[in-house]
This record gives sequence, structure tokens and C-alpha cells, in this order.
Amino acid sequence: MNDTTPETPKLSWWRRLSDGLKRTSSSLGTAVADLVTKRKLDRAMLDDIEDVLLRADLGTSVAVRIADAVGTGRYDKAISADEVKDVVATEVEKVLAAVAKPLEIDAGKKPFVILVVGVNGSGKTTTIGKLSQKFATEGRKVMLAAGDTFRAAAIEQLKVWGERTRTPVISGAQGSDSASLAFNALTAAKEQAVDLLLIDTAGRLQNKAELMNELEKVVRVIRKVDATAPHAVLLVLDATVGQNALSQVEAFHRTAGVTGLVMTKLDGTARGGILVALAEKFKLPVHFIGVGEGVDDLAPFTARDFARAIAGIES
Ligand SMILES: Nc1nc2c(ncn2[C@@H]2O[C@H](COP(=O)(O)OP(=O)(O)OP(=O)(O)O)[C@@H](O)[C@H]2O)c(=O)[nH]1
Repeated sequence: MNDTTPETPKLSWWRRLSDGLKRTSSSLGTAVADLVTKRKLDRAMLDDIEDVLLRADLGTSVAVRIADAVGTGRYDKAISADEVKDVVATEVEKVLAAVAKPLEIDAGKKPFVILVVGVNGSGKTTTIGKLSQKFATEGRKVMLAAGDTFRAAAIEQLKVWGERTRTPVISGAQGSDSASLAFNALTAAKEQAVDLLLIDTAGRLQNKAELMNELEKVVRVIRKVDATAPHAVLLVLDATVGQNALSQVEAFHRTAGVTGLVMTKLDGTARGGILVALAEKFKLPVHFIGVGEGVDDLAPFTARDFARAIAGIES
């Protein structure tokens, strides 16, 4: 390859993922390297490795399992940081492989309705914009519903994404009822033979009962138009919140029957390991990850790439 050869998409995506997770992987890698130098492996070292993994938000059971795997057959021997990283990548990949699933669109549902939920600022609207671009590129007829009627800025933001991706946006006035907006959008989408309807919702904290009830109402009202909808409920999680993501998944799953996860803001956080803890605990499919604000900064989630990026293994 010479200097003018463009990178293949795969490589440039890998680079963005590993750069994005650099803060997670380098704090983990540095800590592991510090631990293993000039020492033979013993129980105390494994306890220290477990602590490093816990600090990287991987969760207790995964941390214990990785430490056990590192220890197997290696007691009283010198061990390198690279060996530990390999074990981390292998064990993390096993956990993630069970949840890395593409978002399947059933073409028999017209429209296929995707409800997008999450707390304030997690990246719902941005993710909808990125998804609308992806689906439109695949040749699907997409419609967006600006169901975040609380914030005028959210409605405007979705309209901007609509223009950018040449996708119609159904919106109402700020403060209007989001359930009736969802109803109108689904009715319009049916009339216009749209393939995919993406519905934005207002950000809400998982512990605010009133707002969570409103989300239940959105789901109920959608079902009046199509009893099988929504066909996917995507929970958008901000990786930077770390452990709080666990209670978000619990609450949104209970309220809206989450079918899959999207994790955003994996660029520049040291807390990317939380995705592993979520996978271990909830076993919900992870469809996409976001590593930036641009339209191309969303990619299907792949277990091997993510596991190697977290462990700090080069490509
Ligand atoms: N760095 C980074 N920023 C992101 C990513 N995804 C979204 N953002 C940014 O996060 C901020 C919040 O994103 P929004 O899409 O407005 O979030 P929201 O969930 O719709 O927010 P509410 O309307 O308040 O509920 C924006 O500044 C986005 O550009 C990502 O993957 N990486």
C-alpha cells in the first residue's frame, strides 16, 4: 500500500473504533502492564487484575471469569501484558458474541415501526438521523416522527436530519401529545406505503414514573393502528454514564419492552466496558454503536472488533 491508497472502509472503521475506545483500553492496558512486570503470577496478582477489570466497568462476573482464565495453567510463571490482553479479548468476545445481532427488518411489516427510547441526551435523535441515512442508502422508503414534543430544539434537530437524508418528518407543535403524534405518523406512513417508520421520543429519566407512563401510552396508541407494532424498540445508551446504564436498561425494558440496544459516545470514554456488563446481565441484542456525531459514525456491532479494541489489541 502506498501513501495515496485510500484506507478500506473496514480499516478506517476499525481505526475509529479502536481510537474511540482508546481511553478504555489504554487505562486497562497500562494498569495490566504495571501489574505483570517483574512478578510471577499469583493469587494477589489475579486479584489486582480483577480490580483493573472492575474499574473498566466490565462487571463482577466477567472480571472474575477473566481473572480465572488468566490464572489457568500460569501460576508461578512470568506473564506478559500481551498474554493478559489476549485472554481479555477472548473472554469478552465470548460474552459479546451472544448479543451482537443485526437489526432485522421484517419487510412483511409495512411500515416496520422502530421506537427509539432513552434518557435525555443519550443520542436518540442523532442515532435516528444516522439510521435514516443508512436505511435510505439501502433503498428503503423511510419516515421520521418527531415524538420528542417536549423540546422545540429536538423537533428542529430531527427536521435537519430529515433534510440531510431527504426523509419526510412528521412533527407537531412543541408541547403537543407525543402519543397522538405517533398515531398520526403511523397512519401517514401506512397511507404512503413507507417501509420504515422511526419514532423519536422525549428523553426521560428512568426513575420518573410519570414520564415512563407516558412512554407506555405511546406504545398503546401505536398498537391501535397496528397491533404488532412497534416492531423494534431501540434503547439508546450513552456509554459515558457507566454503571447507570444498568438501571436504564432495567427501567426501559420494563416500560417499553426493549428489543435491542444502541450504545453511543464510545469515542472518548474510559467506560466502554459497560457494554460487556450489560451483555452479561441482560443478554439483549446490541445492534449498533456510535463513535461520533457524524452521519457515518454509527456501525453494526461486532463482537470480535469490540473485544479486541477494548483489550487494546492492534487491528
Ligand atoms: N461524541 C459523540 N457524540 C454523540 C454521539 N451520538 C450523539 N452524540 C451527541 O450527543 C448529544 C445529544 O444527542 P441527541 O441525539 O440530541 O440526544 P437525545 O437523546 O435525542 O436528547 P434529548 O432530545 O435531550 O432526549 C448531541 O450533541 C450529539 O451530537 C456519539 O456517538 N459520539
